[in-house]
Amino acid sequence: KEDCGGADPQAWISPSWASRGYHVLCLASECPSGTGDEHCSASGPVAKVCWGGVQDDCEELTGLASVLREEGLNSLVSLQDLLVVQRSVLNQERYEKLLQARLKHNKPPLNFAFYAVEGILQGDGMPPRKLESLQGQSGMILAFEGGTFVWPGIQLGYRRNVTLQPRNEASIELQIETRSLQPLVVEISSFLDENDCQHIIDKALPHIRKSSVKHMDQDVGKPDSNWRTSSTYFMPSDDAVLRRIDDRVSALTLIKKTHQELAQILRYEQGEQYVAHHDYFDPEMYAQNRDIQEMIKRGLFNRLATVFFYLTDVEEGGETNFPRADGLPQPHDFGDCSRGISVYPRRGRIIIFYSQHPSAEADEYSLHGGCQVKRGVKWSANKWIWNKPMDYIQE
Ligand SMILES: O=C(O)CCC(=O)C(=O)O
Ligand SMILES: [Fe+2]
Repeated sequence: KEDCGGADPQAWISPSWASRGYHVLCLASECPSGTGDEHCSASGPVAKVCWGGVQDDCEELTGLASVLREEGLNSLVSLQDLLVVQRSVLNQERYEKLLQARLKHNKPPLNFAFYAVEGILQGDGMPPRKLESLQGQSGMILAFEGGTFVWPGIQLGYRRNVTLQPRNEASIELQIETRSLQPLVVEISSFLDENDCQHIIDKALPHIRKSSVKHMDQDVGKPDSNWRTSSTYFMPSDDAVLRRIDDRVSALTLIKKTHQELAQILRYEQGEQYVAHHDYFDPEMYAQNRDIQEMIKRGLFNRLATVFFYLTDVEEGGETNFPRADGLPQPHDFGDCSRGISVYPRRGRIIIFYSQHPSAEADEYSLHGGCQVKRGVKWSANKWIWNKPMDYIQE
């Protein structure tokens, strides 16, 4: 396979897994010279697109000339329109509502997010860079229908080395390993150090109280312990360590800090658990809940990813289980941890799992739970990330 402007196709194009709403473009810097290729000069340089980011669905993308005539964000709007004409979007209703909202507020009608892959050889390197314009751009470009970056899973066990550059911190190198494609779950074996983990625990300890759950309409009035027996503290990011972790999470997910909720610190003592659930809010399940409807704007916005921190090792149990991983059916017993995949707690480890596809459609396979702690105590934390700014954390 040829490379694309120095980018390694194997790091961005899957051999077999098509993602919903993620596409990979390869844009030549200019028309092939010498041959007087008429087709090329009329339509601009040659580009290829791999729909769904999968190897066996690639084709030439024509009509780029008009795109390249536009400037700034408009060039990205034209590219978006070109893609949408060729393959319609998956999340049509949201897409159109957002376009209308943007036009109404005099904002450019850009829903897709585009990222340039730069200098990634053998899959290593800096994370992709968000594009503000297509001008002078060539090489590999990633397109996300839902407007938010997602680390492509590629295939089970795929390992990607990246160098992050968090704000106010030296760069850090880490490895992102794909644990599941459906839902997309990636693991970073060492993200927080001993001191970070202990700092969070010490700070949360005086405040921690029995966890609550946000009840679906059908469950209003039932005790929280039906689902969840852990203890919780939503911790403000009010010191340098916590702000550094927020910045690091933002550098890792390529999603702004303003889109994060406060870290929710969790303690499970022996015998405690949180049965399988989704982290996103299904608008239909919370139809009567005005606060949630206000947050999700009737389905336009939602929690799109969870960064989950393991702050301690656990002697036995306490794993996070995804019972539907790799397309398994809906379980009957939401406390059953024997199916799908499990990630075991280890101090400093984190996982990112995506509750939405890159199209911003909810992924029902993201069902997961915190399995019963059989021996020891599990400290962990959720960092929920939205596809819109929230009011919790400032830039
Ligand atoms: O404890 C775990 O492993 C998962 C917890 C969880 O899913 C949650 O708090 O939303
Ligand atoms: Fe959860």
